[in-house]
Amino acid sequence: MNKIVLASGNAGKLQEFSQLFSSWQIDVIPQSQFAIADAEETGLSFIENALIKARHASRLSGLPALADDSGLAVDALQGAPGIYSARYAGSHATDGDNNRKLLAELADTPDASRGASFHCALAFVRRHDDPVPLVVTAQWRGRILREAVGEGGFGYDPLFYVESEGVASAQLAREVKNRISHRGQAVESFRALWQEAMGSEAALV
Ligand SMILES: O=c1nc[nH]c2c1ncn2[C@H]1C[C@H](O)[C@@H](COP(=O)(O)OP(=O)(O)OP(=O)(O)O)O1
Ligand SMILES: [Mg+2]
Repeated sequence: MNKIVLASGNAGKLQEFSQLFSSWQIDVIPQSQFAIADAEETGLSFIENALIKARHASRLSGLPALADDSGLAVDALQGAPGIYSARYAGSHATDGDNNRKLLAELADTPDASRGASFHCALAFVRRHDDPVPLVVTAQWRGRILREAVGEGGFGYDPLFYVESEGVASAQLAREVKNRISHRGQAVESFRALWQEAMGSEAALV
């Protein structure tokens, strides 16, 4: 079976990926199993950061690697926190710290102006210097609530209202979130690229 490293230290993401890849014929191994520490996310876009993380994990493991860089872009904050979502309330911020900061920043923003999008970029490299990585992006539209609700998910899920389901993302069943989320959609796009690439592997490596 194909073995790939999942270049993430986020337990919430890892749990979602384990479900999203459960039907794939690949063995997806979290980078912690190779004692790989987080890469420094110095890029200016989700795509750049996903590539940095994937190349870092591939270099240190000697295996192909997949990385996810994601975050929340809020309309009323001109796209903030965006690529800085994990560091919004500081470099050691918890999800709770970040959520509290977001609520404070939006305290005076009316409901009609609280639109936001989750973004996800996935980058896959066959080796650390792969010149033709597989890259996909996806977005998920929602609205920022006035208080946290729900126990599921991670990150900003308790503040992200999903119109189509009528609940916060943190209240969605795992399989529902995975079907409609930025990450779930990105994995679906990745599946198509992967199948195409694996069919002509010789031309790509
Ligand atoms: O489905 C999601 N539901 C809620 N929040 C989410 C989601 N997806 C991303 N997020 C938030 C969490 C974190 O504040 C930031 C990701 O930051 P990001 O650098 O990609 O991940 P991370 O530092 O937590 O782990 P790692 O870089 O090791 O993958 O966006
Ligand atoms: Mg990160």
